[in-house]
Amino acid sequence: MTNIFSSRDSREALELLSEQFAMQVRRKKEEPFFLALSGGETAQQMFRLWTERFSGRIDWDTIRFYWVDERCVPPQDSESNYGHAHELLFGPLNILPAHIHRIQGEEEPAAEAVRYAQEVREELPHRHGIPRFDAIILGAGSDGHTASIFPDSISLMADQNLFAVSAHPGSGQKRITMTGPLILNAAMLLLPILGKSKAHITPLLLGNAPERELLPAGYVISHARHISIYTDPGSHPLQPPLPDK
Ligand SMILES: O=C1O[C@H](COP(=O)(O)O)[C@@H](O)[C@H](O)[C@H]1O
Repeated sequence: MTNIFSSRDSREALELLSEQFAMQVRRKKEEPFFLALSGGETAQQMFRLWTERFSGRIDWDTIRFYWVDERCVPPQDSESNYGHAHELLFGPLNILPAHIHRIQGEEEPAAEAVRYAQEVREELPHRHGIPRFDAIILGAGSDGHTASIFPDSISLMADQNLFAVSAHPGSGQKRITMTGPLILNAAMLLLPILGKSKAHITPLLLGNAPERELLPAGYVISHARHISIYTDPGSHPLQPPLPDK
């Protein structure tokens, strides 16, 4: 099932996503709660919102933090997905270092993809023989990528290794990314698609044309058992205007 939530702006969209995520954390009876985070601008906006508005509304101690993808750079690099989360979320919320399971972007990429896959395999419960995250918060790039699976590496959607190495098609920067089977096995998939830079891709991602399967974010939407998608007027301008509050 695909749920599409259209909000008045990106903040409202991320608030709704965060409320639904918080409810899922509360609902889980047995601890811990396994969460995988994305990087990029949307994730950074969400981290700011979480520290401003959700510090007391989520039991952060129950959450174990993992990543959907990482750029192959050291953690202090301004491109590091972990680095952004550390600065904007873990520091302000005093998250215990033992609860943070980062991808080590400074290590040799192929070896690190294997090591991280092993860590995830050992730490998480399994369903259908694959580790199962309680929630994965994805992102979508303006080229239709999700995690660090780009249109030219769409075969990673069917890769049986839990994590693999990819490269950004423009810069060639190496990435370590979660692959399709692990993404699609999550109990909850949340996908914010926000901002004008996504306006051209959103109709394709949300439509039923077979070409959407060629875009990694479209592939996930097509194959997910259940996914919640959050848009704003920038990314989804075809929506009728919402009434005033
Ligand atoms: O490179 C990345 O981009 C996507 C989308 O990021 P955004 O800046 O458009 O929000 C993100 O989901 C991914 O984790 C990140 O590494």
